Amino acid sequence: MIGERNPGCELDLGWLNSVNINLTAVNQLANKIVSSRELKGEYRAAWILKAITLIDLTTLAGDDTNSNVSRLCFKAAKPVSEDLLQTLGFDYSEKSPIHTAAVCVYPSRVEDAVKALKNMGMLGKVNVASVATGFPSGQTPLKTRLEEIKFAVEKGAKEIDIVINRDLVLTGKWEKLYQEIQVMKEACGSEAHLKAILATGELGTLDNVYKASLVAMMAGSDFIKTSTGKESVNATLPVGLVMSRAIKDYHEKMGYKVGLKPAGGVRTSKDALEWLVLMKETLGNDWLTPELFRFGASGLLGDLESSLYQYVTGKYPAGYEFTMG
Ligand SMILES: O=C[C@H](O)COP(=O)(O)O
Repeated sequence: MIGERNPGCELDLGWLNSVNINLTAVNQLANKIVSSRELKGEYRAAWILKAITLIDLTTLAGDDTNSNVSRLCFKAAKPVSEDLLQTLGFDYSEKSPIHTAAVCVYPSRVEDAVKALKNMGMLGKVNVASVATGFPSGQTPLKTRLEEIKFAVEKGAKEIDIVINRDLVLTGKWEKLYQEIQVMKEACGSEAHLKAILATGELGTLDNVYKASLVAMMAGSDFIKTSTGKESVNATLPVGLVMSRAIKDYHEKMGYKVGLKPAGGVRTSKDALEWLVLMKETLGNDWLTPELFRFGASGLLGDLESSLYQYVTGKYPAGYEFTMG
């Protein structure tokens, strides 16, 4: 773990009110940053392997069952086919770094994921993350949202992805938002890390994205996360740039490093590499580790594996080859 966990700080409304973000400038800068590096050959393959180790491999579907969650865990433990991995100079020995950072499931499926990873001897190497607090809308009473967190922690989740109450952002009720996230952090207990999903596609402006990022960090979030994957607009690079800037400002002022998790719609190797370039250029190499960066993704791994296959064989894989099933 890099440094101390973020304990949060007092709500600083003066800091929030000093914010004024220029949308055009953010869009231009995000484009400029991601086009500043072209990753090719061996270097690209290494970044793709890195991207795999940063995934919270996710299933958040109404028809999730023990069996698809167990398959997800197996894929998290061994994300690349063994022969492909060996050609790249790695294997699945005990100390192998090649596995995803976590699996991410609904609270009711935490027990299944814990059991499956335990059976493979991978629990702890691959964490179990659970969404909570009325995911994806957050529109349930606070009492129920807190109970959900406690339930997921009791079942063995070590990471809790809460959703914020968007109403509190859209109506400028920053104190209430701060208080809600603080009590959610308390409900996580001392071990489970809290990731605050801002649902940026529903926050209206980039000023609100920056302010909500700051409030979430002031309330003690370990990570801030873009989206649930269920909004009509999910993880975008301009939003990622604004959130990275908030993380940088918070680190400079308070001395604590908070992680970033883009989630929702991150599907291709190109998407993943653009995010990694953005992180390297804005926050630096410390944020290219699972302690401070995650991809929340249900459909990214197949494309990363397919890119590795192309790198090794020079051929495109058949469509059915790298699917989750
Ligand atoms: O938290 C993760 C997201 O729900 C995943 O979204 P996705 O299905 O678009 O990859």
